[in-house]
Amino acid sequence: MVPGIQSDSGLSSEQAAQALAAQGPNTLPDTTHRAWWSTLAEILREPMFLLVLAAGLLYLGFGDRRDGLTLLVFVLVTLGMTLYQQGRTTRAIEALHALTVPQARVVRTLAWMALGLSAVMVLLHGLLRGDWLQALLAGVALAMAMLPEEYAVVRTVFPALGAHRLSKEGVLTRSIPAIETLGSITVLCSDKTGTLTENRMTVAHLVAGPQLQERIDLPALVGQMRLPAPFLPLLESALLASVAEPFDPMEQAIHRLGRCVLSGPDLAHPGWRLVQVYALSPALRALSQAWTVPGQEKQRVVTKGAPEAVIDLCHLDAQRRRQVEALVDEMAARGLRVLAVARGSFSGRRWPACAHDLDFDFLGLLGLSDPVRAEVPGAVAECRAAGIRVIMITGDHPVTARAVAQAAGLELPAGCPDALLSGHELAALDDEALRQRMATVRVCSRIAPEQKLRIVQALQARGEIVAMTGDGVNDAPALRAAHVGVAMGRRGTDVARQAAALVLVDDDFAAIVRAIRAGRRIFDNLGRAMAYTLAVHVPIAGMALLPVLVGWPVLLQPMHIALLELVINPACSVAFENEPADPSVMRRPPRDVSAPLLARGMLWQAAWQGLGVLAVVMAGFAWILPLRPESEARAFAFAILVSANLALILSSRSAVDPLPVTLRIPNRNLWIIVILAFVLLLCALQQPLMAHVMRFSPLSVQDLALACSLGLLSVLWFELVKAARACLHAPAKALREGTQSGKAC
Ligand SMILES: Nc1ncnc2c1ncn2[C@@H]1O[C@H](COP(=O)(O)OP(=O)(O)OP(=O)(O)O)[C@@H](O)[C@H]1O
Ligand SMILES: [Cu+]
Repeated sequence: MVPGIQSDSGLSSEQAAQALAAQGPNTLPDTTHRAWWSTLAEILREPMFLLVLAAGLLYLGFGDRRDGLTLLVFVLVTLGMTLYQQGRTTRAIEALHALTVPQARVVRTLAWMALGLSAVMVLLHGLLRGDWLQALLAGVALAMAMLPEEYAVVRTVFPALGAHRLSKEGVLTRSIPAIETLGSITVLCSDKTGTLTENRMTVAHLVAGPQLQERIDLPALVGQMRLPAPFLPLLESALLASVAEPFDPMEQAIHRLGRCVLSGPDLAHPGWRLVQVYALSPALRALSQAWTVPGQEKQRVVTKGAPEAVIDLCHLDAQRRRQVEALVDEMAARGLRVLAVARGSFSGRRWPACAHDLDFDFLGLLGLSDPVRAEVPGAVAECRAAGIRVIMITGDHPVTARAVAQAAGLELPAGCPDALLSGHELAALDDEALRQRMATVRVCSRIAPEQKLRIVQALQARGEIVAMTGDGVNDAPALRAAHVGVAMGRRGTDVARQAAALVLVDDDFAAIVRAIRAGRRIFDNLGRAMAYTLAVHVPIAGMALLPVLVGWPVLLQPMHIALLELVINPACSVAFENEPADPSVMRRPPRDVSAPLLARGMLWQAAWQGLGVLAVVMAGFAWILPLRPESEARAFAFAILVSANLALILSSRSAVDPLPVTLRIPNRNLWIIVILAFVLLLCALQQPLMAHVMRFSPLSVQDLALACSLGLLSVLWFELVKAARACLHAPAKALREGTQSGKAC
């Protein structure tokens, strides 16, 4: 802490900037760097990897050498793919210097069940048929077919790559899981100055004179200009009540105006010496400074600050107070931030502890304008459509706050006092009363940073999912308490940045909204990937299990499943990851955080789709088995599965929109995967050498065409269901139009 700064009053931004300059940034060490061998060690423990390896060794030891070698090749390919995928994710995370990284745990929602079932299968198969090698291989195949390893992959990959993408859009992620939480945000609390506004202050209006009768609107400053005499003492005192090299944009604006209007000794005050400073505090929002003046016995004292604070310091009588308040309200209603200025003198020996005990004469008012950022009204409207309440939190005057909120497009129904809450009012409410009050609040004014924590807690007690912005040291507790704390990259102190999950490079409100959109998109894509994974594993598991139960020849062996995984894995982590945001993504209400990733409806839909494929594959196999040699029948069933899998990838892109709609959504990665997958699987079926290794016999063109059509049909019937549903009760339409947000006042 910088000497002389009391911790209870907190640090102003310039004090924090001084502290930062003096002590250096307080950044934490980079803990995310991971060596490649630790990645490798992790992969080597993956159940799926171990299973393929086990199958390969089984073949090598007891069965066909060639089968064993084939599987070991798969082991290497899988290893390479996983290393590539991990590298992509790790690079993304390292580039972010993120502190919290998602932890992928294999769902133990399921791994044990797969292993248990497989063990039963080995016993059954071995006891019924006596061939224990085949029994073991069938067991391994079933375990591979049922392992939800894609789950772990997508949970790590999607948020990490999403965060990486956001970093290019001006949002740095320090806690990657927060990206997901953002998608569920119901309330977004934003600072006014610098986040909703540009933080480019200019002095736009002055009020001065003994009766405060002199008023002037100032144009944008260009070069030297003249100011009528009554305003000069006001400006001079405002300058003397600012720091010499200001950090605060208000003080910078005062300095700029001073340089345009004053010159010589009026501006430079040669020989004057700063002897006392009374810092700004939430209890008294005014900055007072005292100077010794050459050749004068008395010291000059000056103050500038919130009008009510300066009124207080000047001990104005009731009539005069009302006059000032009316002027302030009038200026504030124009969205101006109003500062009052006063001056006095002091000749005592010891400085009083508090500026109250000095004598001040009221000089006048300064109105500062700070334009709302151009992107803000659009971003606020986007939040409204997305069912997110935006709350403005500011240290500024209630009337200014209200005017700026209106300019920013916040919903402030006329004659709705419940939408406004002042720091004074807040201090008088107990936690329960505040919780109730927060139901309707949209603008919080004259808030001390410490009060932000209570606001967050009251909203959370209402069950809201809260994002909160902040920049100062005193904002840190609120940033930490919020579900998603958002710190400012430019204005922010390091303390605030360390307490936050996200950092906005340009302090820009619209960037938060982009991040929310990204969070929702990630959730949608997780849902798509999970639906696809589930749907495709149903027929694979069924094909590994059913033939054994019914006494047919084995249909899928470990190597077939390893081959399929070569397609399924990148389909999830590359194709679905890259799926663009749904147009409705910011037109529907926030996702319920307690809801499962895959909604029950979608879960059943995926399961039905998978069962549909399984039914067609098994029917096809049963039909062709008596007509063709076993290896051709297996190839026929596999070809059905391959084309069904491709159709599933396309169909899983949307739970509601039918294929003609989704085919128009661009996603280059997806098409690359689909085409590569098709070529790979076609080679495995028809290229004689590969087919031989995979225990297939190449199919006749007619058979191949029939199998592919069956595969496509096994999924595409579902597209008719989607289309019919969209026509009948139009849930998709309702979803796309979103719900009306915002509770009435
Ligand atoms: N440097 C200063 N000199 C004098 N008064 C100040 C100064 N900074 C702030 N104030 C007064 O204190 C009030 C609250 O300031 P505070 O810093 O709490 O708000 P802020 O954080 O700048 O605004 P916002 O909350 O909108 O970001 C201001 O409206 C102003 O009246
Ligand atoms: Cu899988």
